Amino acid sequence: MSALAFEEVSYQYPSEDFDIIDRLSFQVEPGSFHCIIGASGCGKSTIFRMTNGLLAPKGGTIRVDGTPIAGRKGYCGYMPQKDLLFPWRSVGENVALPLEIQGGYSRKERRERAEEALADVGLPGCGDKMPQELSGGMRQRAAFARTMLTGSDLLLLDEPFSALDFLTRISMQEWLLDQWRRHHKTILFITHDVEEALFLSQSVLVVESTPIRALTEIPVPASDPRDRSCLKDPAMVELKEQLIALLRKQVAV
Ligand SMILES: Nc1ncnc2c1ncn2[C@@H]1O[C@H](COP(=O)(O)OP(=O)(O)OP(=O)(O)O)[C@@H](O)[C@H]1O
Repeated sequence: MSALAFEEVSYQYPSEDFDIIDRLSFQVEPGSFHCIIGASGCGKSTIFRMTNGLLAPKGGTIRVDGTPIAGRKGYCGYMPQKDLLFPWRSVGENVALPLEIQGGYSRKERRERAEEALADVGLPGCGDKMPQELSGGMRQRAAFARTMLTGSDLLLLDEPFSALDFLTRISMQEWLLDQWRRHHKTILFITHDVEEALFLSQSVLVVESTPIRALTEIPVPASDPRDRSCLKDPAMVELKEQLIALLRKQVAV
């Protein structure tokens, strides 16, 4: 059974006169890691907003673990580009937010679960700090810990590292692959960075045109576990150029 399935899904923004997503179908296998790439404004985040239930499709069905998402809650974790940690709450209170929303956890339990999640992402003992006291990479780890506490097996990560400096970004990529291997989650990750997509993905899902009628799945010829040296393999270098050419073509249209 697929972790996520779009079946003939369409979406039209009320202010627009066309469907930005037009009868789109695709499937994602449980435990897989895919990056979605495509030109700016092509509709990648719209796919996430429908998957997480923020936008209701005009037509078609979205299934998570085989069941339509309509009316469901807590079936996916979503991490936007900006970490959106509330500045007036401690890091621990931010991380524990999904438990607060779900209900049924005492303050002590929430605190303990948040501390465990923070330790798991390499931020032990940071629960009492305020978000402003953390670096950009630490904030993204805290935001990831909060996403993990949703308890969902499907994680939607929308350009989570785009605001980070290059070195922090590549260490966060390695860190994320490690998290994925340890937790066996299904991850969809939007990025504009073709190298990031190749390093992280088992296959890259390319948006070739808008309206989005299909995602072109391109397998990545690198084994797991992998390190950054895989990016120097001739097959990867060639694929990188192919992907850049595909994206350029879209911008030129
Ligand atoms: N609320 C809205 N109302 C009308 N149009 C919208 C709305 N939100 C987004 N759009 C438009 O829909 C298109 C797709 O937006 P979306 O955010 O999904 O693109 P994207 O591929 O994620 O872009 P980027 O890579 O720049 O983040 C864009 O042209 C955008 O201007």
